[in-house]
Amino acid sequence: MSKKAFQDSYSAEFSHCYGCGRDNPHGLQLKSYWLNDEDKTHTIAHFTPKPYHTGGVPNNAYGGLIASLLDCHGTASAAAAAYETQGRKMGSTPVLRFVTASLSIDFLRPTPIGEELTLCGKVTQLKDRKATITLSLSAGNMLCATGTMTAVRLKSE
Ligand SMILES: CCCCCCCCCCCCCC(=O)SCCNC(=O)CCNC(=O)[C@H](O)C(C)(C)COP(=O)(O)OP(=O)(O)OC[C@H]1O[C@@H](n2cnc3c(N)ncnc32)[C@H](O)[C@@H]1OP(=O)(O)O
Repeated sequence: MSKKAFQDSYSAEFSHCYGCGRDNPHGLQLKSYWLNDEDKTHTIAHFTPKPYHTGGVPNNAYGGLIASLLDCHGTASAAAAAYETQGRKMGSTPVLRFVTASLSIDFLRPTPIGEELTLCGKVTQLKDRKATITLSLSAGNMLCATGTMTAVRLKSE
């Protein structure tokens, strides 16, 4: 995908996140995007788990990996929605950066390793510093996990 990912507009100080930091060579380097440039309400990301992401059962991904992916996709979606609401280019200052305050996940079925996973997000509420995001993770047409996140925008100081 040649579009710029949300995480690629994070400033250098925020570019080392284990889940999505572009400058963390040991991390997952997740990249999140708008699903559709005409309708900026839904977000999407892809990730293919490697064999070492196993939770112990061969060919099934570790739950912590799933949580990490949803975590980073959710906070990135919140930041993108906040910039969009303000009509500003993502990454412009003052920065609008969100952290996870709470994340609830339902693991619906085992998540396969070696297949491309699709993460979807939707910011259902954005009020003051608080965002609510619904999340899902699928392998093909198989829904493997859903989540709900509360993300809070860091204070400017
Ligand atoms: C580690 C930081 C790195 C930063 C890099 C960012 C880029 C990285 C990108 C990748 C990142 C990857 C992701 C990661 O891994 S981020 C890392 C994991 N997350 C954290 O480390 C966050 C730790 N927690 C905090 O810093 C504070 O508690 C925060 C900032 C979250 C709130 O403390 P603060 O004092 O600032 O806020 P407030 O008390 O004025 O509340 C404000 C509003 O929020 C509501 N609320 C608060 N908590 C909860 C809750 N648990 N459930 C539901 N709602 C909650 C509260 O009711 C209020 O709403 P309202 O009453 O106004 O309606």
